[in-house]
Amino acid sequence: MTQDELKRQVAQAAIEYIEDDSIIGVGTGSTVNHFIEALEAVKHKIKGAVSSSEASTEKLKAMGIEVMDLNFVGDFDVYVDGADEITQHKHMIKGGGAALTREKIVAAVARKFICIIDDSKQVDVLGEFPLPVEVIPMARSYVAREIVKLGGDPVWREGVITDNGNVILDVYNLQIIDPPTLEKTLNNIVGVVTNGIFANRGADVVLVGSQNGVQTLK
Ligand SMILES: O=C(CO)[C@H](O)[C@H](O)COP(=O)(O)O
Repeated sequence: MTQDELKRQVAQAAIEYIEDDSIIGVGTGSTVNHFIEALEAVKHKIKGAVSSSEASTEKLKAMGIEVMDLNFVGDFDVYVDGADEITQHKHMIKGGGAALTREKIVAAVARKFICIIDDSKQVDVLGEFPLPVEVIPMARSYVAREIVKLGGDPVWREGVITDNGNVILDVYNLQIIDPPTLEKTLNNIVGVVTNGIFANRGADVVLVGSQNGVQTLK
């Protein structure tokens, strides 16, 4: 199977977690795009979705799925999203698609975060994938200098503006030994909106697509 077929396979497996009359949190990215397509089979049974990006919102609406305002939804059960890297502790790097802030908000509200990945995303230690940090535009240079002091090499993702009107710094060469602490440290830099370490709220269930089928890590 190709990597894309593995993504499709794991996205299909996540459909099992959707309950009748529920509201579903929907992430962003190529794996989630397969999940959105797979929703076709159950869309008549759900109340609607909350979305983590304009891109996913557009796809959901095109399928006739109502996209709800998180402010009026309250708690909901399940959030399904991909990841760029994930450890055995279910700590992740996310934000390859620049949607990290909305993803972190929707994940915070959901009772269960189901992470859908192909097995290439599993790592022992986070950090080979450059860590995305969403930054208020006027603070870009200041935040970059602060990140250098922490040992990272930030690179501005030029041309990319997030759905929130901000910019992204991709940070190379960070030693992510203690993900929950580094997540907080980076978020404490003035001008940072959020960073792509998802450790203080990691995944609850990880579905891993591989050549041997879908494995479930709880
Ligand atoms: O965090 C994300 C977007 O901001 C995605 O979940 C992450 O980049 C994985 O994407 P893909 O499923 O395309 O590999």
